[in-house]
Amino acid sequence: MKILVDENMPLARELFASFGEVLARPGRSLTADDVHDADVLLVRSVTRVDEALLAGSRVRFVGTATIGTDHVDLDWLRAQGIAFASAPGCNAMSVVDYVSSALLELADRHDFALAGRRAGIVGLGNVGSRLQRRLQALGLEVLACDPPLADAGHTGLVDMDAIAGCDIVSFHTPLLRHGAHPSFHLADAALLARLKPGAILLNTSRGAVVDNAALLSALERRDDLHVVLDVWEGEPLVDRRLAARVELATPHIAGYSYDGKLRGTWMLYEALCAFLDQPPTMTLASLVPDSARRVLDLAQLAPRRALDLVYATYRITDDDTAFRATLDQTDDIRAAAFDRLRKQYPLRREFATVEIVHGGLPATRLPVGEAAMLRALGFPVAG
Ligand SMILES: NC(=O)C1=CN([C@@H]2O[C@H](COP(=O)(O)OP(=O)(O)OC[C@H]3O[C@@H](n4cnc5c(N)ncnc54)[C@H](O)[C@@H]3O)[C@@H](O)[C@H]2O)C=CC1
Ligand SMILES: O=C(O)C(=O)[C@H](O)COP(=O)(O)O
Repeated sequence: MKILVDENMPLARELFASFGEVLARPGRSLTADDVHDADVLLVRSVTRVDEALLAGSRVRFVGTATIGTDHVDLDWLRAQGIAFASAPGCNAMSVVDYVSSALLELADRHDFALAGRRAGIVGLGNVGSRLQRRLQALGLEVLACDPPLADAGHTGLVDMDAIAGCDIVSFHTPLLRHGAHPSFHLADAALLARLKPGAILLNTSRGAVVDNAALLSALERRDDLHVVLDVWEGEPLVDRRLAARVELATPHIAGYSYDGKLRGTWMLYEALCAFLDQPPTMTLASLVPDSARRVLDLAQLAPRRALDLVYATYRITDDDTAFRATLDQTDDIRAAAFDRLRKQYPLRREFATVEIVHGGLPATRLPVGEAAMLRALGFPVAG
């Protein structure tokens, strides 16, 4: 059996070699020629999977090691009887860590407290619901808008009018161009105009959920919005005028924790095992190498603020700085740099997987304030 995998899928060889020959290729430039004699195709979000790629190929199973599936023509796969698996929730906590880091950075920069602010989450699925719990633990009031969930009878949700009046608005919907509740350009000129002065807008979903041209024109007219963008219309080529006006700009890496990427590959391994009717012979925990271990020693760090804890684990400004350094290059070089930053992404562990010690010893009796701060941020502290 021939298994073609995106080269950015960690531990794919280790996981899939028992099924057959594993070939790794750059996902963005995969062609029908690369794919035609593969039996299994495992991609990430940068490969458009459709009739043009797969017609006439041997592929019987397609997996994407991502949460989003907007790059896959699911109807066509279904019509062809090609099995499909994605990785729902695989990197949700990574996105929550990213948003936490962004908000704490902005609160520090502009000297305001997050506690007591009102956050509006658009899309209360795997990411949104976990983010809701994180923000509530940090003392924010959280409203959520999710019309498909409301249609299904979920109560306590609000509409986009209420979201527009929040201090923080964060998008966590799939990119849907059709259907009862499309999300394409959900943040359009009208919604952007209603954001209050000082509002923080974050998009970590898909670029086209926010109308990028309307956002640029809003930012050219007003300087009282703080914008954090991880996803962009036209990736990998980003509108640099927009990037210049955005406060934190990153190259689609919100979900790039090591844990999230590995979990994505693992979920496809489980799905392929089920498809081939074979029991899994490995465990996820056994795959994490010792070199990926991250320890946070509170005696050395002496954290005074939540930001100290977060930055000891994930510093969003590093991603912002590295991305901005590429923006004055020519279009070709910038687009290549976007993918290079993602391919060579430094190892980042999710807060929940960091080992907390005190003076090198297991941190048992932590000061109450420190323990509460860690817990609110999702670090593994009992209690
Ligand atoms: N920047 C990054 O690295 C990452 C981006 N993502 C993106 O985030 C999206 C959300 O991820 P999950 O929470 O795991 O997906 P999910 O499918 O678990 O949840 C999405 C939620 O959005 C809701 N929704 C759908 N249409 C909506 C609309 N028009 N308005 C409001 N809510 C709507 C759905 O009902 C659902 O509850 C993914 O589809 C993906 O595109 C996900 C992971 C990493
Ligand atoms: O899971 C998703 O959905 C994402 O957005 C991924 O983090 C995107 O990563 P790549 O698939 O583009 O490597």
